[in-house]
Amino acid sequence: MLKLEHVTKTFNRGSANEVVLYTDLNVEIQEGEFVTIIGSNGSGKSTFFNVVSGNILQDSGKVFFRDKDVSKIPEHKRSQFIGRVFQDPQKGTAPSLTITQNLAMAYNKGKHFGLTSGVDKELIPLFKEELTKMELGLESKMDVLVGALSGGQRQALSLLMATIVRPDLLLLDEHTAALDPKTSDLIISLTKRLIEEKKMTTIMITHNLKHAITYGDRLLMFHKGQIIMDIGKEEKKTLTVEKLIEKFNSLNMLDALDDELAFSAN
Ligand SMILES: Nc1ncnc2c1ncn2[C@@H]1O[C@H](COP(=O)(O)OP(=O)(O)OP(=O)(O)O)[C@@H](O)[C@H]1O
Repeated sequence: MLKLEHVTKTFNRGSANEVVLYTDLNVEIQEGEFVTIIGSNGSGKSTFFNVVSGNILQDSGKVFFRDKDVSKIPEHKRSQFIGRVFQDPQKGTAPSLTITQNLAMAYNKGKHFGLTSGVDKELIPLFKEELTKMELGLESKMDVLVGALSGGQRQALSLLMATIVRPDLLLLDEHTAALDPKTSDLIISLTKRLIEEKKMTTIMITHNLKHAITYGDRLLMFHKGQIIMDIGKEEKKTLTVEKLIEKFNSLNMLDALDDELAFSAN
């Protein structure tokens, strides 16, 4: 459903800050897959999402979505079929609007009245039902300003906003990294439930090796702008943190695991 073909990207070309990131990135994600991505800092994970979502344009190469070349389609148009949740809980939600208003905005995404805070009353039961399913008690806070919520509650809301209209592709960019371990586990199980319920093709970047191994049915590892490991469904079923580290070791790639990733395995 998603294919990147011969993608190249260099930042700040010709300057002292030049970063040659991708020289030939190729990847294909199948309909219905739940792919987890790990990789050291600066290995090109978020840029991958930026290229897929149209937030930045590749220098050359192509992006296909369901066999359609979307390489030149702008981000706001791609957001009609791609949902994205960021690491920062502040990023996905509007703090000065209520939960209901935030959900209405997400529900109306792309429609010309999408940026107003007026709420169609008929939508309220749907929002209430979706919030209740999250089991965080947010259904009793629908008129509370989002700025008053905790980071975990905001991230749960971001997740719901990204999926309230089922996206064809869901991109999760370290969406649990800014949360404490308990809240992070809660958001990740919520994520799993939503993905299964809505049967969404999903790609999740994580610095948490355990999450990367436990969730999803395929694991990609980025290193220096390349995908150096692609572990499929069958192998992933029996994968453990120890086996993964052993694999790195045998490939002489332990340096691809930065401190933060290695730490998350403990
Ligand atoms: N807009 C940009 N302008 C200049 N350089 C950029 C830009 N976006 C990314 N880069 C550079 O490209 C490299 C890859 O960045 P990217 O954010 O994709 O890495 P990452 O794997 O997501 O890292 P992290 O785990 O730290 O988030 C880094 O060296 C980064 O500084």
